[in-house]
Amino acid sequence: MATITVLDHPLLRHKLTLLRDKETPTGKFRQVAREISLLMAYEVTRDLPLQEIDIETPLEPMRADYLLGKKLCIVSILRAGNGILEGMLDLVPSARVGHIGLYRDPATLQPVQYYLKLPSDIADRLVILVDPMLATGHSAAAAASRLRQAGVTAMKFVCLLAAPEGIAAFTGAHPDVPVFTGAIDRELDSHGYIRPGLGDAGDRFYGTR
Ligand SMILES: O=P(O)(O)OC[C@H]1O[C@H](OP(=O)(O)OP(=O)(O)O)[C@H](O)[C@@H]1O
Ligand SMILES: O=c1cc[nH]c(=O)[nH]1
Ligand SMILES: [Mg+2]
Repeated sequence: MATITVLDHPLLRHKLTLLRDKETPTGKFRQVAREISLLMAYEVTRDLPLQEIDIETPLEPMRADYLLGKKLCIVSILRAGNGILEGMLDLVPSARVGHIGLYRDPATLQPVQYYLKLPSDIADRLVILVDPMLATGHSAAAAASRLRQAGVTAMKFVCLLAAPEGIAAFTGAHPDVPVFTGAIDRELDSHGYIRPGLGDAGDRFYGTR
């Protein structure tokens, strides 16, 4: 059963508005996306298991919480996923990182893979797959399938914006992967762009248009 979580914290909603605004320049866009990603990392790691360990404070011994659960791996769908990755690493700097290079063929809207580099022990890790946009859902679904082939069993998907069509396609293909998004927008247009959306995420991150 698929779970979709819309992260509707006021700070996040405010910052998403800045990303959507076409007047927001590249540098500001990158900075705000990094801040949002940190907030999203906070939410998506909320259920990480804790164990108690023995430590000594300067004043006395104590049993204290410590993350001893499954280790993390953040996987970025290139290019635009890297804009999310950076903020997440601010919060969990010891996480391993994988990259899947995908671009969406503008004619068919199907993803084309051009790069793959994953940690060798990724099957033993909890994977947080990141891409700002879940539009048709084909890119994220292909990336999740590739991770499954690599042996990943525990995975979450994080995006900034999702279209209803993308949620349906992704959760249809991967019903066991929880989706975390900043917002669910109205629809896809005839070119597969999310409306109202924020435009082409890669171009906005890197100023390539
Ligand atoms: O859900 P989908 O319809 O597959 O679309 C979403 C994909 O489109 C964008 O990537 P793009 O192909 O523009 O590549 P880029 O990140 O290199 O710009 C975005 O970052 C997603 O990966
Ligand atoms: O709206 C969209 C759809 C796909 N990819 C983007 O970058 N933006
Ligand atoms: Mg793009």
